[in-house]
Amino acid sequence: MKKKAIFIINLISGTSDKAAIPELIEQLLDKEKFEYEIAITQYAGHASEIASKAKDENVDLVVAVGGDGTVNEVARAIVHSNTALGIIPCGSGNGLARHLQLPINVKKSIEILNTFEVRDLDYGIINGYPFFCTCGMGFDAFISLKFAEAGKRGPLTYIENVLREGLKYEPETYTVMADDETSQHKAFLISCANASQYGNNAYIAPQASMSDGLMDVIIMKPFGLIDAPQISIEMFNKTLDKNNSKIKTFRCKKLRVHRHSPGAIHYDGDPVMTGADIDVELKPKGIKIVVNSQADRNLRKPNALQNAATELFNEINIIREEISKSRLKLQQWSKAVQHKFDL
Ligand SMILES: Nc1ncnc2c1ncn2[C@@H]1O[C@H](COP(=O)(O)OP(=O)(O)OP(=O)(O)O)[C@@H](O)[C@H]1O
Repeated sequence: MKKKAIFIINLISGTSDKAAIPELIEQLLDKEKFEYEIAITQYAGHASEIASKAKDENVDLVVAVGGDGTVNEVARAIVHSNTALGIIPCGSGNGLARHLQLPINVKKSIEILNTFEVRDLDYGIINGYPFFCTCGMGFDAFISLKFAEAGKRGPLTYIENVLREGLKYEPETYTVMADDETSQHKAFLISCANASQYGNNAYIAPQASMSDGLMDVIIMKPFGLIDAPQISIEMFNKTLDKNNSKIKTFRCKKLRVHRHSPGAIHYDGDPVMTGADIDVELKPKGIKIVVNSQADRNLRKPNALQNAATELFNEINIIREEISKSRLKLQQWSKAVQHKFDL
């Protein structure tokens, strides 16, 4: 029996023209395997409604044709069901597609769908909102949106500018309860990653896996102007987790965060206001996704040059810290001398 598929196209996602997509589906989808329909979203939330109906009708495959927002809408409607998610990435950042090493190309994406290689993968929930890529608080919502947009603007300098904006951002104090441990952090952002990146290959959690039953938690401490270039380079070098001076990372299944007052959080880059208490939980193997069977996990690892760059940065940081310690000692010594001689 043929499998039923529905393609949900979000015409306003990303910047590419989507007029040719229905024709490409007709030409390239394996019609021996699938019978299909196409739906065009008319408003925000529509993709979720279409996907939810498809799930109730036991449709085998619902394909999100759009960016991470569209993927989120479709995916949250079909979690814990037999309906699988397919992705034709057409957004700005395409974080989930890039993490899964799906091709950012319509024709090649349809070829992947034809393989119908389905895996049960993890997703997460933050205060009731499902997320598939990342969620977070603090400066994270702003940053994840900006990183998703970065492709059009040349990532490195753009990201550096975004991080510089973060310097105006007032860090908050968070009480973090992970599994059985409680700790306090003054942080610029806290990000919980199911997948490794924000989009556009900006890796907030390079080693995050969607099949380990755990989320990667990244706590970014307040940083100075001088650190912005390093952090932005490390995001693209997949070495942010090796920056031990500004970043704390750990893995857990459940996380509770308390902050002083209500504020914004984001799920897959969509910001929303919520209370002072934030609960994040990982749901292991809760969503079926058509994956790229040729994907190579090693491509998510930094290469020798990228590792060397991080080591160099860390060494420079150590030297910088030593210099500022010596400067402080010198100032203290000079004050003591002035005091002693009553200058
Ligand atoms: N017809 C529509 N009119 C207005 N908004 C829509 C419509 N269809 C879908 N949307 C909304 O558009 C938003 C943006 O889409 P999406 O996130 O897929 O693209 P993007 O922002 O370009 O990509 P990315 O998230 O990868 O950066 C989605 O959150 C979705 O809810």
